[in-house]
Amino acid sequence: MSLYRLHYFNGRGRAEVSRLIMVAAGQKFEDIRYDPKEWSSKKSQMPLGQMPVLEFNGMKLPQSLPIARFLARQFRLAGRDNFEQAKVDSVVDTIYDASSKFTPIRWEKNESKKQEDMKKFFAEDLPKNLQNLELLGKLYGNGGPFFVGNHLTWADLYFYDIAENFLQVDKNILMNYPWLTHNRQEIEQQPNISDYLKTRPQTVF
Ligand SMILES: N[C@@H](CCC(=O)N[C@@H](CS)C(=O)NCC(=O)O)C(=O)O
Repeated sequence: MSLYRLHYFNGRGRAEVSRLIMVAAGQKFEDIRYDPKEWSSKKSQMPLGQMPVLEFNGMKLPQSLPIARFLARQFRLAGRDNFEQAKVDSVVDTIYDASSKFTPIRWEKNESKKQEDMKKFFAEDLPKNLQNLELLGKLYGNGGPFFVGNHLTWADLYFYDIAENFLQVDKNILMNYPWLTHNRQEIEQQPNISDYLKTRPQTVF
């Protein structure tokens, strides 16, 4: 049995950042993907009845961002000192601000409300958030393409993944953000990541 077992649905969703961290680190892991049909019988096996869950050394850890942060620390992708880690966390939380606003809109069942909220999100909330991220990248990136300290951290991987959700709706969304565009291009070329992106399962979320 693998030391790292990641339980989630068959989607990128809240698990993909952890997959990307392990891929970037070259760490083998068990990528366990549940069919929604079997979920009701598995739910009680997860500590909080939700996924993702990371099983590490036989112990189960819930909550997507603590899982990702733990993995990033394991593989030295969390920032090289205490202050770098804080910078990484501030980038991550800024990405999360946008992601947490977007998720309920994405899954809204009332189609006209969805359209209206989506329009507002893309016209007002997201541009502000992307400006903030562009600013943080320039502030902490030491003139390089990574968010913090001129080297890859999980903040880059998190942005790569979350931005994909926005790009699926509007492929030009990063057009006015050259730093963020360059950052994503750099991630696509990372060893291990570039192969993974070509071969990972294509999923609806
Ligand atoms: N705060 C949690 C939220 C987890 C969550 O909402 N998981 C959803 C999938 S994205 C889930 O397990 N849904 C099935 C259920 O609640 O029964 C995290 O970030 O991991």
